[in-house]
Amino acid sequence: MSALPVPPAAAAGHRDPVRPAAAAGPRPDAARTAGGAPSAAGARVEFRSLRRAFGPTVALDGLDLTAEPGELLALLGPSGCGKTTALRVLAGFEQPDSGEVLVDGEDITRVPANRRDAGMVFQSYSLFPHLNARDNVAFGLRVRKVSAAERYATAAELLDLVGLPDHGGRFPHQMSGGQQQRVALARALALRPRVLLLDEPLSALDAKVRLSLREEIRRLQLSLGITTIFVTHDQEEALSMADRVAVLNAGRLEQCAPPAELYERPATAFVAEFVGTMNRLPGRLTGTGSVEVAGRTLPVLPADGEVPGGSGPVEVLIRPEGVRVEADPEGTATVVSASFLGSVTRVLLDLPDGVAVKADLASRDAADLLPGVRARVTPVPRPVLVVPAGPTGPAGPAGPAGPAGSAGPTAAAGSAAPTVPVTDERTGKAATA
Ligand SMILES: Nc1ncnc2c1ncn2[C@@H]1O[C@H](COP(=O)(O)OP(=O)(O)OP(=O)(O)O)[C@@H](O)[C@H]1O
Repeated sequence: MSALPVPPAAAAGHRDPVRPAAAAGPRPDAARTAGGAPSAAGARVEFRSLRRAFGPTVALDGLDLTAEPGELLALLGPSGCGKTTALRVLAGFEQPDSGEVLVDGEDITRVPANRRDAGMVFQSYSLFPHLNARDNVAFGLRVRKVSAAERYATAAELLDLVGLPDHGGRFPHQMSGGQQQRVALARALALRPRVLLLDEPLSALDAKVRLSLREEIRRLQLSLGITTIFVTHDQEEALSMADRVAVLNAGRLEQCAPPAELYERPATAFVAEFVGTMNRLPGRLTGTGSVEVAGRTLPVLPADGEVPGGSGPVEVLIRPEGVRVEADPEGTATVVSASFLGSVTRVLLDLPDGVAVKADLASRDAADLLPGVRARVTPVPRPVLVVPAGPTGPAGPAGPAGPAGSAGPTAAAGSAAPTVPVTDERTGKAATA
């Protein structure tokens, strides 16, 4: 199996490692470099029928998924659904039991991690503690024997790009978590990887820093046009950043779609309930394609490719914004609480038979809905998903997470220069050929 080509910039004196962030759109050199090698930007990544089990635990159960060139693809799903394992298989830290990983059509399943040409940023900052920011960023270039002048020029450019032009001389312990993650990002980009892999890179940061880094990562990713795979369990993060979101469940793909489509047209009940908030209201099928719920008959959307027929009881999935509420002394619902959220107020109501429902209303329409008030609840006339009556929602944690923790990267004994050592963040060990 051939190794991936060395990034052309490193091989060819490393000119123009990155364009300024302001220069959005594809790189001018995106297709070919002077040497004819494929460029860093815009690789297509394919997972084909990937399976990986750890003893009895099946982490990946036939995963099929493609990241299109230049897109930011988020892997989203409950704890234990296989997100990190998929990323680790792509990085080369984990071998699948079967299936393949392709980058631009080339099967890299057996290519060692340190020859995969992927830049990685992990949850923990993983910087070399004994190197300052500049040397951390320049580390891979030094291994590839890029001249000191070139690598420091690159490091300066990248530190500028991630908003830390004056931090080159600082050591990791002299920087905040957010600053360290920016340096980690600059380091991941220094070798012009074909793919950028981000494993929960923001989850250790406080909310405000997380929000600003979210935007910065996205801006940077768009400006470089680099295919990026982003693992997160935070759906807001996934929906706000990604071109497409792949929802995984028990090692399989449930749906991969742009954020709005995932929210508006979930393909499965699992996706419908995992992404966003969902009510379950009791209903009854009235023949193929329609359901009666809260006094209304609504069309039923296909789930898992099928529209349920028959006339049995079901549960109807309706989003909070799909519920209308009006104060009505004759109504069967009772307001439990109303939370003002700005333009929207979330109202919780009790329906007969212990059914609870959440409704998001324009705040101006919710003024009368005080706790204890009787109300009438009706669904907005829109197609809905139904599930069999009973608990069939998204699975909870599928088991304990794998061994956590990470030491800072350690230099690996690369088999042959100029491969750059990569460190398996989960084990803290250097990945070797
Ligand atoms: N090295 C390992 N040894 C044993 N089991 C493992 C190992 N790595 C992962 N697993 C198991 O495989 C399953 C998938 O793990 P993975 O880390 O991919 O999930 P995840 O979706 O990333 O979860 P989280 O969001 O909690 O990080 C889990 O049940 C996990 O415990």
